[in-house]
Amino acid sequence: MEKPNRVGIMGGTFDPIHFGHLVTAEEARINFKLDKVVFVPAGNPPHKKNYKVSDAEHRYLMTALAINSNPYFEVSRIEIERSGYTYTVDTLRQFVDIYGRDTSLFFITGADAVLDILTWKDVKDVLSYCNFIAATRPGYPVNRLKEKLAEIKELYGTHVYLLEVTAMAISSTEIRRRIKEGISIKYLIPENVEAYIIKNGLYR
Ligand SMILES: Nc1ncnc2c1ncn2[C@@H]1O[C@H](COP(=O)(O)OP(=O)(O)OP(=O)(O)O)[C@@H](O)[C@H]1O
Ligand SMILES: O=C(O)c1ccc[n+]([C@@H]2O[C@H](COP(=O)([O-])O)[C@@H](O)[C@H]2O)c1
Repeated sequence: MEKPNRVGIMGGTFDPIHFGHLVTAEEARINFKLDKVVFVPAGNPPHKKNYKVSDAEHRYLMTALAINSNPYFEVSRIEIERSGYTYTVDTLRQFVDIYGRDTSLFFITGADAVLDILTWKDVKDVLSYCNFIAATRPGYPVNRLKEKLAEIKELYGTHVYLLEVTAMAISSTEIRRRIKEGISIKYLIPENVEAYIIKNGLYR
């Protein structure tokens, strides 16, 4: 198969994956002319210490179910098969090995994650391996974000692209809370993911 020119990488805990993630990836794909978007469920995320993250296989399978109907989406086991804490820098290194330097990589994140990026492991390498797309919602206060992006540009010379995504005030935290409290999650996540959650008794 021909090597793709532009590959999006959507990293996340995906506990569970929801329409906010999917819409963001699709809009990034279209706006940045990406050949495909690879979803990378985090293995053992070092930064999510305030709650017990669900088993990686559940999160992987839910992601696989969610992307099934989109021919431009893939899911990768790259992080869930790595032992120890999973850092983005190691993931990007593996992607550069797989695709080579001729393929442009675009890491897609929410704007909130970008605000923390300077605290990521080996941030200098992270920013040298790929471009960044930071998704905001309409009405998002971009002033602080723009200051941070200017700081990143000055320190590392990396430009972070902004992408305003159709309003999607959905979060995995909210989905987990609703399930725990017996409130409907219909139309917030794909139906097949909802069925998987019910079948496996997750988040109760
Ligand atoms: N509704 C949304 N719209 C756009 N991007 C989102 C949305 N929710 C999360 N993201 C982004 O998707 C990526 C993966 O997010 P993650 O799996 O942590 O989901 P989350 O909903 O933020 O989870 P949690 O509520 O558990 O923190 C992050 O870069 C995050 O900023
Ligand atoms: O590598 C790091 O130090 C690092 C620190 C925080 C977050 N990340 C990555 O950022 C992505 C979004 O994180 P999250 O917490 O919103 O799921 C996900 O792919 C994480 O692995 C990476």
